[in-house]
Parts: sequence; C-alpha cells; structure tokens
Amino acid sequence: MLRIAVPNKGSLSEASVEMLREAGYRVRRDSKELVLTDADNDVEFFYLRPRDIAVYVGSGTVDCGITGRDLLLDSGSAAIEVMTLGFGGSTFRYAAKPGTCASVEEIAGRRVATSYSGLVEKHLAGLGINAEVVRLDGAVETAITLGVADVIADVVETGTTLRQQGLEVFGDEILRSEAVLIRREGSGETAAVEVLRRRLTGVITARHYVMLDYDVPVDLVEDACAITPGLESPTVSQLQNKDWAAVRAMVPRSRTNAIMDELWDLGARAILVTDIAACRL
Ligand SMILES: Nc1ncnc2c1ncn2[C@@H]1O[C@H](COP(=O)(O)OP(=O)(O)OP(=O)(O)O)[C@@H](O)[C@H]1O
Ligand SMILES: O=P(O)(O)OC[C@H]1O[C@H](OP(=O)(O)OP(=O)(O)O)[C@H](O)[C@@H]1O
Ligand SMILES: [Mg+2]
Repeated sequence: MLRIAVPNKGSLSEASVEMLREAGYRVRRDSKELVLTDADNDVEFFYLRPRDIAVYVGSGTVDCGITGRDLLLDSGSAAIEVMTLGFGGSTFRYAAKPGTCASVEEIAGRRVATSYSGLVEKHLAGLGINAEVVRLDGAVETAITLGVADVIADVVETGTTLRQQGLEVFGDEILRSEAVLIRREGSGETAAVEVLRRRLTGVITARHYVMLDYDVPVDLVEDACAITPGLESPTVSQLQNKDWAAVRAMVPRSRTNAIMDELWDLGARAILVTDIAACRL
C-alpha cells in the first residue's frame, strides 16, 4: 500500500486535498482525521505538518508526500522532488527596516530571524557570510520591532505582511518555492508513485486546458487547425452538410477567448468550450 503524506494545516493544505480529490483519491472529511485508508486505490494518507513531511519521506517512513520546496530544502532530508504541483507559489527573501541593509553582504555580523534556519544557514555559508541565525517558529516579521533581530528571512507572497511591519526586501531572492510532490532519494520511482504522478499530472493538465469544439467550412480547415493545433493533432470530422467540418482540440485555458475571436474572424461558427474533468495524455 502506497503511503502518502499530505499537509494537514497551513497554506498548502486545502489545495493539496483538492488536488488529490480531483485525482480520484479519497480525502478526509474531518480535520481531526490524521490517517485515512483508500482501499480502492491501495493508498494510505497521513495528514502531517508540511514541515515534517520531508523528514518522514526522507527517512522512508512514508513513500512520498506533498510539501513546499522551501521546507524540503530547509529540512536537509534525503528526499527529492518528483514534480511541481502548480500551487503554493512564494519567494523566500531577506528583509529589514529601510536603510539598514542594502545587500546580502551587509548581513555579516548581524542577527537574522527565521523559521527556516537550515535554509538560511546554508545560504549564508555558501556566500561566506558570518551571521547569527535566530530560529523562531513564526511571525518573524515582528522580531525586528521586538529587538531580537536586525534582519529576517521569510516567505514572501504578496508582500503585505512585510509592508505592515515597515520592512522591505533586499538582495536577490534566496529561492522561489511552490508545492512539490517528493519521494525518497536513491530508491527509484516505484510503479505506485508513477501512478500517483500520472494522476496529478492529469489534474494539472485538465486545469490548464479546455476542450474547444467548432464548425468550419471545409476549405478553411487547414487555417483553423493552425489556430488550434491541439496537443497531438486536432480531430476533424465531417458534418452531414459536406461543405462543413467539425474540429475538436484542446487549447490553453488562458487563451480561450483570444482563440475563439480568431476562429470567429476566420469563419468558424458554433464554437463551444468544455471543461476537462480529468485526462491522461
Ligand atoms: N502566503 C504564504 N504564507 C506562508 N507560507 C506560504 C504562503 N504561500 C505559500 N506558502 C508555503 O507554505 C509552506 C508553509 O507551510 P506552513 O504549514 O508553515 O504554512 P503556514 O501558512 O505558514 O501555516 P501556519 O503558519 O498556520 O503554520 C511553505 O512551503 C511556504 O512556501
Ligand atoms: O507576503 P504575504 O502575502 O504577506 O505572505 C507571507 C507571510 O505569510 C506567512 O505567514 P503566516 O500567516 O503563515 O504566519 P507565520 O509567519 O506565523 O507562519 C509567511 O510567514 C509570511 O509572514
Ligand atoms: Mg506560517
């Protein structure tokens, strides 16, 4: 039975559960449920803190899990990324009161507060910078106001939290994070993990594409297919009226309306858009 760790709380939790649901797995109904068996899919889910997930996966206690790239790197555990999941995007940055620190080099000799001490210590050591890292559990933006640090290193998504504390980022991004599926390093990808990866890839594709159907005069089929080339090749069917053909192709969701405008201008009619519930390509 494949053992999968899922974030039980925090920013990644809801989106992870939704993705697994769309991938056809059983998901918990009650947030107090910590272990869930999905016998039909031969999978057991463990709802754990995202920070701990890399540790469990690295030690081989569970086969794979969903966590953030920043948490994976911070843990230093023997786990690797199988695939990115398209949500939970953020950056990891240094910040300070304006006028305190203009560059990463100026962190030398100062105190850096963070919940990601593994990540920050590695980053500073890589640059040969000596600084005191103060490990806090959260709300690190307040550490400067309270006088326990001069600089913070934290997750920045919209930047609202930093602005509210009168802080500004400096230096380059330490890293760009997002939700990832991870598995233990070394052991090759098992058939069961491969099925999970294919299912999750199917969810991502289904979210990024829509199905477009339209009718077009036969002499315009080539031009229409150039606008909607599909992933492999569009399906072209003859209509009862032999002057017209029906075309079916997947198109990127973000370009749906622009493509419909182009097709309409070309002479296509009866243009229909359908959501893709699931797919395997
Ligand atoms: N706006 C955000 N705030 C915090 N973490 C975020 C955000 N967006 C994405 N993430 C990612 O979520 C993960 C942090 O998980 P964690 O469980 O600490 O979430 P959290 O939102 O900080 O929850 P909590 O603070 O309630 O424990 C990291 O991988 C981080 O990059
Ligand atoms: O750039 P923003 O959109 O403001 O998001 C980033 C903030 O959100 C997270 O805090 P969270 O609410 O998880 O609290 P925590 O620091 O206690 O984990 C993170 O630690 C930052 O503080
Ligand atoms: Mg948090």
